[in-house]
Amino acid sequence: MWARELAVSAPGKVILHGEHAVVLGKVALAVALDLRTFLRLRPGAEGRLSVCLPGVGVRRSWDTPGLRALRGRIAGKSKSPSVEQLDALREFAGIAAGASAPESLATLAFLYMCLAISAKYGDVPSVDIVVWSELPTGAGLGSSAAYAVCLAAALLMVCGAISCPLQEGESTARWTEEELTLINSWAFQGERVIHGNPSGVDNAVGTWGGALRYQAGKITPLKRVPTLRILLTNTKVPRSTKVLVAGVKEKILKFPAIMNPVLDSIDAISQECQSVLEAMPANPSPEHYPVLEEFFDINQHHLNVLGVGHPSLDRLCQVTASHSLHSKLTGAGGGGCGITLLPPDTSPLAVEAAKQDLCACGFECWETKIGAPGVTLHCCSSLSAQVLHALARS
Ligand SMILES: Nc1ncnc2c1ncn2[C@@H]1O[C@H](COP(=O)(O)OP(=O)(O)O)[C@@H](O)[C@H]1O
Ligand SMILES: C[C@@](O)(CCOP(=O)(O)O)CC(=O)O
Ligand SMILES: [Mg+2]
Repeated sequence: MWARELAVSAPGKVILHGEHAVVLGKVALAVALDLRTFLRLRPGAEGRLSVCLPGVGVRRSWDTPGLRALRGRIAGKSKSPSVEQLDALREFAGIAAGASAPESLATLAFLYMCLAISAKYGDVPSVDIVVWSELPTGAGLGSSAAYAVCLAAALLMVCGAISCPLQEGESTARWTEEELTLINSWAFQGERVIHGNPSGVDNAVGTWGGALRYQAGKITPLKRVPTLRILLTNTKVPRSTKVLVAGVKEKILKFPAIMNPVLDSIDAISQECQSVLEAMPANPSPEHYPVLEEFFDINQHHLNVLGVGHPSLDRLCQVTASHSLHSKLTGAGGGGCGITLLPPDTSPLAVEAAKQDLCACGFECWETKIGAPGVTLHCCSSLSAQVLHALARS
């Protein structure tokens, strides 16, 4: 029986280059963001599992004998969610077939991870789980992966598959490399429920943090990443990663000879960008930037060719270009967020003017720090008042 009250957090991410192409085995460069998802874990009433997800309006509770029986019915050998298993979970949770609303996908991912992890490592736990996030949902910043990483870490810990590394008196702790590898592999299964066909880059960043190169499951931390100033803009146009990834697949199947060279070119941009970043000094001077800016421009055109652009993102690029700044979409596109590079010689006035023009379009924008730590275990009392308040209200 789980007896401690703890919290787990995981960061969102920004993909610098390689979104979509990475699903097809190309290279992506991604960095962890200083916006996180927090999961609070508490002992629950005996025989009940409860989950509260304020970001998507979910509050559900099940009795554990019922979940145990369901788990027995859908037991499978493979770690990946099958169509039959997901259909059975939908029926159990009263989710219509084909429902892709945020609350449906979040509930389905929760149930799948809970039953699959407990089937392999322990019993269905009697716990209370609340997940709250600083990240906008469905905006390209990897909220789905941060959610899946937090769930994987908490459920694996409750079931005894990984340790609880937080000693009495400590405020934060991290897991070993081996444990992080297990967390990442289960978070990937959660992403599968939400995305359909994820590449795994988002959950890798959520798990390890920092800055990394990702290709076909291979995760390589970047050797040296200079301090990059990045402006993040949320167009607030909603979109679903699952739908956009499926659209790209369709286009490639329809026009392989036209689309494959685009994917190869995106791959080359990621690789060139990695070389440039690793050769830059820690505090780069303005002359290092023109090439990074050109990579942004070229990749933004490529992403439009793949069909994941949006008029709101065109607008974002035009507005920043009018201030001599270069932008591209980040994540799945189709709306959501864009990133703008801020070279060190950009005047504060120019940044302020660009922000004002972006806000006048109805967008939200903020400067961000990149390279945040990966999944972390916290003593609840060490969380900020804002996070504690958000978790307590739920
Ligand atoms: N804080 C959260 N609580 C519950 N579910 C979440 C949360 N954040 C994200 N999700 C799930 O992830 C989905 C969004 O994932 P996705 O379309 O991949 O966008 P992104 O990962 O870019 O934010 C939501 O529909 C929801 O199911
Ligand atoms: C489009 C893609 O490359 C990134 C999706 O990121 P997000 O869910 O939009 O944050 C898909 C993937 O890598 O699984
Ligand atoms: Mg996602």
